[in-house]
Amino acid sequence: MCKFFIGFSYFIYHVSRFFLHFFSMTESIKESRKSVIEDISDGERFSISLIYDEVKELEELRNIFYKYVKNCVLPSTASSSYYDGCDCEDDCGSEDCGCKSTHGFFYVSRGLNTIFLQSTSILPNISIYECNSNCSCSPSICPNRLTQHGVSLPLQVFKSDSGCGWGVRSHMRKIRKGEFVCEYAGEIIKTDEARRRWITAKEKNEDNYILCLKEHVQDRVLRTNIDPTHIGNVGRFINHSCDPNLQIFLTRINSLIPTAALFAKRDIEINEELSFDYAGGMNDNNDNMQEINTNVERKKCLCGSQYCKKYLPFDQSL
Ligand SMILES: C[S@@+](CC[C@H](N)C(=O)[O-])C[C@H]1O[C@@H](n2cnc3c(N)ncnc32)[C@H](O)[C@@H]1O
Repeated sequence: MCKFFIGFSYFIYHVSRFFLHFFSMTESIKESRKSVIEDISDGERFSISLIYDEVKELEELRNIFYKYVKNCVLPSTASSSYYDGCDCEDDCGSEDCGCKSTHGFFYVSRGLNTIFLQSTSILPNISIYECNSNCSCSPSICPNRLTQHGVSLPLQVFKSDSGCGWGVRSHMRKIRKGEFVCEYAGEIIKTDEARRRWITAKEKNEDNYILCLKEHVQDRVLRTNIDPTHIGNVGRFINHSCDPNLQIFLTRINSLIPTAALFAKRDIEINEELSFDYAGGMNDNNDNMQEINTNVERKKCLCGSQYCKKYLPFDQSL
């Protein structure tokens, strides 16, 4: 990693793995042009580095983002083992696996089966179910457990050239189509609380991080609000694009409450900025995950894609 950055004439600093600790160390590295925090995550399998120009940028971030969590923070009432488990002794290799035969076969070669990436409006129809804590298979080798292990490759948080603030990229290796990248993890909150937080952020002219997921189940809409503003994972730094390279899928492991998992929609180059469609690939006119509210002053989209819809998606029920 050192060699890589020195090649680009950056000054590198190796600092603590601990996210909270790194902020207190930044005073000593003021002179550098570009500096790197090697790992801001709290124990992800792969380190999440952060590269920055000025200490001021870190201080601004510290004022908002308090705590890194690997997975969503669920309400205390959420059950920890809602689903029945399979009784596979061959680590879910066979078609008879209770989980896969009940819920579907989603993964191949430690990635998402790419047939699921062909649809652009996939969110309302598909939920991925992984093996859970009631299963008898081995968590470390079961191929039906992917997103539950957390970030699957070393990612880097950096200041994006697009003018969107922080962004995320894979700085060590390419990402292959179908590969799981990370969850969009944060606090799971009720809609009233999401509305209250959104209004407060708007009054203070702060960014909105709340992702509202809506699943249509017969005539009902199941809604999940994820807020990573203060407590979240690397997903909170990923920007929106109208022509994204990641796609969001709902996954369920132990709980009825889904998580939002981001998979590569196509092969992604080293250092290419990661992005997903905050509207989940749905048209703005549909009753979808993030909708238009013409009464709200909406934020201009800076994704720069030829398919840009000019404004960031917004959920009008907030
Ligand atoms: C989930 S955060 C992404 C990380 C954020 N850039 C940061 O600095 O922390 C979402 C916020 O980033 C900004 N953003 C993301 N994508 C954008 C885009 N395509 N155009 C303009 N702003 C964008 C908006 O301010 C949005 O509320």
